Amino acid sequence: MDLWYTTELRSLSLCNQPPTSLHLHHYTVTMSSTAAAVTYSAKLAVNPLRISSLSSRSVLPSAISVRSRRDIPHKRLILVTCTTTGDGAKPTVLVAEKLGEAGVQLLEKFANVDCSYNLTPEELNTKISLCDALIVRSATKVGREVFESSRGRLKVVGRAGVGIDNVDLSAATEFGCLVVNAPTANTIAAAEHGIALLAAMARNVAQADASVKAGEWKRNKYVGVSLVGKTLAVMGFGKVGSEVARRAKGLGMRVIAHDPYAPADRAHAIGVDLVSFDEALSTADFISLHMPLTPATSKMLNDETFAKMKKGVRIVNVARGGVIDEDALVRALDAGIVAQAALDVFTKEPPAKDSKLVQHERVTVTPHLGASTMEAQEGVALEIAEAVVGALNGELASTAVNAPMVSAEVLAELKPYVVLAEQLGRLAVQLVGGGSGVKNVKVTYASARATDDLDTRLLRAMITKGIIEPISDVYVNLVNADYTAKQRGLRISEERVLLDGSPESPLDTITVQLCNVESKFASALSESGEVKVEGRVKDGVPHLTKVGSFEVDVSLEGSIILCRQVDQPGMIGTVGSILGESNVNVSFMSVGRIAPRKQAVMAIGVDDMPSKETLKKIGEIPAVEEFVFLKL
Ligand SMILES: NC(=O)C1=CN([C@@H]2O[C@H](COP(=O)(O)OP(=O)(O)OC[C@H]3O[C@@H](n4cnc5c(N)ncnc54)[C@H](O)[C@@H]3O)[C@@H](O)[C@H]2O)C=CC1
Ligand SMILES: O=C(O)C(=O)COP(=O)(O)O
Repeated sequence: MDLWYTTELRSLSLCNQPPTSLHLHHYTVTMSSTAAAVTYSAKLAVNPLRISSLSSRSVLPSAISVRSRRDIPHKRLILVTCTTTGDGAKPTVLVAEKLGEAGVQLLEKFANVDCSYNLTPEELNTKISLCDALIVRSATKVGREVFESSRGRLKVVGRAGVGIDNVDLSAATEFGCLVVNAPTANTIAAAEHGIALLAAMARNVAQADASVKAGEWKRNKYVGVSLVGKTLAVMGFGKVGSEVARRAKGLGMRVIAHDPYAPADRAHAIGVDLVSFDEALSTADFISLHMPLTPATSKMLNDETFAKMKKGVRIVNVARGGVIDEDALVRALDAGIVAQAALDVFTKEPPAKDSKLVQHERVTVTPHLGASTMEAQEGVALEIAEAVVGALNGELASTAVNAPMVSAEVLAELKPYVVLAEQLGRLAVQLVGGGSGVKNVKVTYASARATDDLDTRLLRAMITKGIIEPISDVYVNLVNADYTAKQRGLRISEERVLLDGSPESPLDTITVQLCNVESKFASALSESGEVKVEGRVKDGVPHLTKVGSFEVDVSLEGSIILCRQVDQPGMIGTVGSILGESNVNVSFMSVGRIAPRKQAVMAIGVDDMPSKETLKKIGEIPAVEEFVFLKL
C-alpha cells in the first residue's frame, strides 16, 4: 500500500505549527519518500498512534490529510486522517491585558489561554516563547524584543482595540507575525467619551465636583460656556471622528473636519465641511482629536500650531497623547491661547504624578477610558478573539493590519490559483542553475477580468514563497512575503494581460519568469533568455502548461521530471519502463514538441522520488539531451 501526504491550504496557512498528534484509522502507514513523510514514518515506527512535536518545516499547516491514490488501481482509499487533538495540540494564547469574558471563553474553546496581566517586559519576553498568540490592549508595548524572544512561535498579535501604535509593526512583519486589531467595537464608546469630555470641560464638571467634595460651594467660579452655535473642528474624520461629529451636530454645534484622506461626500452626508488643517485651527472654538498616532501626526499640535488657534480654544483628546506636544500645551494654557483641555490619553501612561499638564486647573483628565464601557469591552473581546482564532486556523483575517485582507469569497475562488502560484515559483527557482542569482521576477497574469476585480497580492506573496523557500531557511507567509523579497533584493514586477471572453474564472494563466539567470535545463529558457514557466487551473487542479517555449500539461502534484529529447517513437515507453522498474509511480505524462521528429520536452509527474541511479539511467537514454528532477 502506498500513501502520500497532502497539506491543506499549505500556502495560505499562517500557522506553521504542525499537528501534534496523528490519529491513524485502520492501518499503519508506509510512507512515501518526501522528507516530511520520512519523518512521519520514522516516528510511526515508534508509536503508530501518536506522533508528537513534528517540527519539519516542510509540513507547514495546522491540518494534514494523508490519502491513497485512487487512480492507481491496486491502491486503496483514504486510510489515514490527521487531526490536532488533546490539550497539547491546542495553541497557547497569552492574554496580557484585561479582556472581556466572552472573548476569553471563545478563546478557551480553541486554545490554552493564559491570562497574565501586568507582566514586566522581561516576563513578557520569557513567556512569549511558549505562545502562539498574544492579545493586548494599549498598555503593553509589543516591541521587537517580543518577536525576537518568541523565536518564530508567535503567529499572531491581537490588539483588542483600534490603535496599534504600541505594536512594532515592522518587526511583526519581518518575523512573519500577523497583527490584527478590533477596529469597530469601541468606536461608539470612544465617541461618547469624546462628547462626555467636551460637555464636562465646557461646564467644569470635574473641577466643580472636586470643589463640592472639598466642602466648597463656588457657583460663580464654575460658570461654563455653551456648546450650541460653537464651531467644533474634528481632526481625523474616521470612525470615531465621524460619530463625534454626528453627536455634536445633535448638540447644535457647527462641525467642520480636517482629514486629508477622508472622502468629502461622506462628510457632506452628515452636514460636515472638510477644511484644511490651518482653517480648522483658526476657526474652531473646540478642537477634538481623532487621528491615529503616526510619524506624521506625532506632536501635530505644537507651539507653532497653537499659535494659529483662536484665542480661548478648547481641546479634547481621546486619540493618543503623542499627537500633542504636551509641554507646548501647558505653555498654550498658561498663555491663554487654550482656555481648557480635556485629555483621556497621554504621551506616557500613566503620566507622572506631578505632571504640570495633569495638575493644571483648566485641564480635565481621565485614565484612557475611551474604550472602557461594558458594551465596548465585550464587543472588542469577541472581535479580537474571533480574529485570533481564525488566524491560528490559517484563515486570512479581515482585520489584518500588516497583511492583505481578502474576503472569504475571494479566497475560496483564488484557492487553486494560490497553490498554482506557489508551485510555479517553486518550479521556476529549481530550474535556475549556474550561480547567476535570482534578482528579477516577472509575473504575468492573463485574465478576462478587469484589473480592479483581481487582487494579485495573495498570488504575488505565494510566488515569492515558492521562489524563496526552496533556497533558504526563511519561512515565508502572506505577512512577510514582500518584506522578505525586498530583504533578498528580489524584485517582482507584475503585468496583466486582458483576455477577451467571459470572466467566469479569475485567471486564465499565470506565467513566472526569472530574468537574467542561467538554467540547469536550457529548454526552460524563453526566446528572450528567461527561465519561464506557465500554469493554469484545470478542474480545480493546478497544471504546468508551458516550460520555456514548450507546451506541456502536467498536474502540479508530487514531483516532476522534465526531459528534452529527440522526438521519436518509443521515448515515453523507455522512460516509463525505467521508472516502473524502480517502482516509481507515474501520475502524469505529457509531451510538447516544436515540430514532429525534432525536439520535444516530456513532463512526467511522479509520486515518488526516483533514486540517483534511476535518474542516471534516464539521462543515459541516447535520445535524451537534458533532464531535470523538480520537487514540489
Ligand atoms: N481613547 C481611547 O480609548 C480610544 C482611542 N482611539 C484612538 O482614536 C483613533 C481613531 O480611531 P478610529 O476613528 O477608529 O480610526 P479610523 O482609522 O477610523 O480613523 C482615523 C482617521 O484619521 C485620519 N487621519 C490620518 N492621518 C491624519 C492626519 N494627519 N490628519 C487628520 N486626519 C488624519 C484617517 O484618514 C482616518 O480617517 C485611533 O487611532 C486610536 O488611537 C480609538 C478608540 C478608543
Ligand atoms: O482602541 C484604542 O485605540 C484604545 O485606545 C483603547 O485602548 P484600551 O484597549 O482601552 O487600552
